[in-house]
Amino acid sequence: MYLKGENITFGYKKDNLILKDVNISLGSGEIMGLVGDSGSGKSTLCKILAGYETRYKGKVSLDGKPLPAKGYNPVQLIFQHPEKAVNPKWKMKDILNEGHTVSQDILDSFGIKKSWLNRWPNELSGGELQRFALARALSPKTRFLIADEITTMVDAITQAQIWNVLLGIVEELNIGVLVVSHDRNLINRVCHDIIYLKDISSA
Ligand SMILES: Nc1ncnc2c1ncn2[C@@H]1O[C@H](COP(=O)(O)OP(=O)(O)OP(=O)(O)O)[C@@H](O)[C@H]1O
Repeated sequence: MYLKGENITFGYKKDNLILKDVNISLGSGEIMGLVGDSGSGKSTLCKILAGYETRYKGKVSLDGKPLPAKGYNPVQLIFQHPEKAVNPKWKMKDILNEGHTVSQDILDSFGIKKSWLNRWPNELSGGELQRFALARALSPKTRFLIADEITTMVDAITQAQIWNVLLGIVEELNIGVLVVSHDRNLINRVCHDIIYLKDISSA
């Protein structure tokens, strides 16, 4: 299965393009790094590929078909700030199991403690909350994961732990991953391939 972006062209304002004719193809089980200067449009491309931003020109497809308009999104996007992706009025157990019941194995792998399930999102650290976001996104229905600076808020040891767990699960489920990070060590360590996004705003 392939997630493709073809000739993606986009600007938040008409006369100021951020992305121009960007092509990207990500296969199942592939781990691809997306790097580029700050402001070059990496997060914007992530949002387009996951269907969050739809005002672009070009084509996004999953095995040749558009992303499903309703129901579960097989292209899951995880951001740098997990607190923005959760409902602050829901307890963690409800947030976690909203789409499907997350397996105990996945909870254990990410080191999610039972006592955390009864907490509110603001009672967890950024790193703890991010484990929930990942556990929730790794549903059996997920085909691609877009990881936009997902471990920027944690220390190096925690970063390594989270990535080890994540890579194990995506390999098992044959999920393709797009990894956005300014940390070149991380990119070099985990990615099979790297694509570079050129900043066109100064061109
Ligand atoms: N919602 C928005 N409205 C208007 N402009 C935006 C919006 N989001 C981002 N931008 C602008 O679009 C450009 C690309 O932003 P984007 O966040 O995609 O870059 P990035 O490569 O992910 O940057 P960084 O590495 O700093 O996170 C930037 O100039 C940014 O200011």
